[in-house]
Amino acid sequence: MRNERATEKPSKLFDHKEINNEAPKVLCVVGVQTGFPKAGASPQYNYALRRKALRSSWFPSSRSALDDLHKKQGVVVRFIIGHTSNGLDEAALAAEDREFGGFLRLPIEEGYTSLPSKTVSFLKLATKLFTAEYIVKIDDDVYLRVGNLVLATQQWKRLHADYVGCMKNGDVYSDPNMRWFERQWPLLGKTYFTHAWGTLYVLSGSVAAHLSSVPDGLLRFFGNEDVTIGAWMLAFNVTHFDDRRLCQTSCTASSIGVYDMPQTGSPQSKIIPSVTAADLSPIPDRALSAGLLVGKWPAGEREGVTFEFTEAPIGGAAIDATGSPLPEETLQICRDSDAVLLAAIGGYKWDQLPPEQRPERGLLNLRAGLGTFANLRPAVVLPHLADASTLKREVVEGVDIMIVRELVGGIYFGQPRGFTTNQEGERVGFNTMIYSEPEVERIAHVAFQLAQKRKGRLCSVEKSNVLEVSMLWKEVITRVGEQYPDIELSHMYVDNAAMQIIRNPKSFDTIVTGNIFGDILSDAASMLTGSLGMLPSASTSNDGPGIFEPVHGSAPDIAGQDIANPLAMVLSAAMMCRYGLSLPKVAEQLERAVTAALDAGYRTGDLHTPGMQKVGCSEMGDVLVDCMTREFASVG
Ligand SMILES: NC(=O)c1ccc[n+]([C@@H]2O[C@H](COP(=O)([O-])OP(=O)(O)OC[C@H]3O[C@@H](n4cnc5c(N)ncnc54)[C@H](O)[C@@H]3O)[C@@H](O)[C@H]2O)c1
Ligand SMILES: CC(C)[C@H](C(=O)O)[C@@H](O)C(=O)O
Repeated sequence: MRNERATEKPSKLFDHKEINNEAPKVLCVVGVQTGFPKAGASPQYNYALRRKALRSSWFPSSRSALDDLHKKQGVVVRFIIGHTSNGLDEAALAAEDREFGGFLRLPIEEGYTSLPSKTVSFLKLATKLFTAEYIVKIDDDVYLRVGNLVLATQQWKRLHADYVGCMKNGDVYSDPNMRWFERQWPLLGKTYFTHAWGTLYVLSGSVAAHLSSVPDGLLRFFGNEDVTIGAWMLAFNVTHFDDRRLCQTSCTASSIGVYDMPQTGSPQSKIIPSVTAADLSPIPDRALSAGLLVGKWPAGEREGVTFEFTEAPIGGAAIDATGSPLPEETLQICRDSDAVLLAAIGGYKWDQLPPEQRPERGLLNLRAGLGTFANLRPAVVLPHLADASTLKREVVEGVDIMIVRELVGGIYFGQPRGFTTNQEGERVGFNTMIYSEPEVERIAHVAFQLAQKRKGRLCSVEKSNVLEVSMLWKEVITRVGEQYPDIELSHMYVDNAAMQIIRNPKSFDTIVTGNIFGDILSDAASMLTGSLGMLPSASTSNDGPGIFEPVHGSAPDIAGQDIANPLAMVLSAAMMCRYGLSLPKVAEQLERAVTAALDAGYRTGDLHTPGMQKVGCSEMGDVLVDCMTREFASVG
């Protein structure tokens, strides 16, 4: 970090006294750039989804949280947005505002106002409403660490910095076909003057007030917002401060803004796009954010890998945005990715929809669409959590079970299914539980081969005392077992397995079972580990990307309380690295970060035991990031 440019005297144009002293005093006003839906925009440019993602990470997600931040830290955070003539979009925004708050409505028409003009409008309104020491403008893909921002303001004040950002001197493009084409290129050289990166920059309140007071038409506008602001800052003769903490690509102890900076060339040898999807419930979104942070974890860089996340909607979020629980575009993005990291779908809001339109159908169609037939659900009791289970320590200590669940067949997908009326005129619902020999064979091979890497014991769970489908299942598993003489194979009825898993879980090593039995048994097994919030999963196919998701759902009963356990999400990201991306070292580092957070005594409410430090979901996320940072430092 260095002072790019310092002035000894205030300029004539800029006078620090020009500030509205009547408005309430605050430390910072943070304006997050947002907008109205654009027809045909791809999901990653869906502003509503981005706001949702921010609210589930650093942006306060309720009016009371916004007020708290204002009162306790003097930081006012708002999404900045103008108006639109589209009544539906206005109504949707008003509803969002009623639910969450956090908007600063600018007196401009979105879509017809250039970005630099929008920024001027923001500065004018912010300086009218508040006497701020600093005004921050950021884009909606930045992870802002407000605590570090507050700390940094002290340093900026000492330095009398009026213009803070990651300073750069980008190329001036004279070719109209280039994205950053500069119409006024004849006035400029080959590179621009020094200006701050537009994604996140800071102006002192006084310079912002001054800027706001300049009559329209006096200042020159360039094509790009950051260049325009930079030109004005040069004209005002203020102190520039190049603060690299505002543009970091991974979270470190001191970072203020974390985001991916566009690159022209990459030193990395491999790019891994992966897809994340989340439902509207804020809890898994927060957990997902932890997963996303994990994706930005520099361990990947050490392995020569850049994680590139594309967000695509599924489930309720997709229903609300497109009417479909799995839009074709989402499926295509998933197919084109190396792995899919998924949060949870579902919620009360969509429970009354017909089966084909429910969020769950989106998830099932994604699994079927990617052919991820082998679902691995490990239930491992970490030594720290032996007392967190509702079962006795001696029962659960040392449990390490791998449930291999067949995921794209069985009763979930069997035909016929539906509702009808029987001869008595009564309504009936029906499904078909069906497995073909090849379907059982392929999952059997996965399970036997996994058992070979574990303790060599495989238990096949079915209901062959009653169901024909299970009789076939048992027959095929036994036949495939002949190819694996080193594996000790046993068979168990599912009702007995449900009991044994609670009575004597250590008797199990690897379990192979069908779709519905695996669903139920894995939820039961989660309680051995202390919480459903501890169970990750990996769903793989023979080719193509796998899906990595926590076993738990969207936990609507605790939505919005910031108490969910994000560890299953982070452990799912670890499974993604191990099974989906062949990055075992990164997987180990993520797992060690989870262990370190538990070692340090942090527990979300679901795992809390006396003597431990109870934290919320967000705080656990922050702890994990710190642990990862330390983990990385110790490895490096
Ligand atoms: N893979 C998935 O996306 C998935 C899995 C299961 C359920 N669902 C959906 O989620 C919705 C709710 O279903 P549900 O309530 O039966 O299951 P759920 O897994 O969402 O919740 C079950 C219980 O566990 C708790 N819980 C879940 N995750 C937790 C976490 N991370 N930390 C702390 N507690 C946690 C919940 O509060 C709830 O009491 C439904 O719409 C369902 O279809 C989705
Ligand atoms: C949400 C639902 C479709 C899903 C399933 O039954 O497979 C869930 O319970 C799970 O375990 O992932």
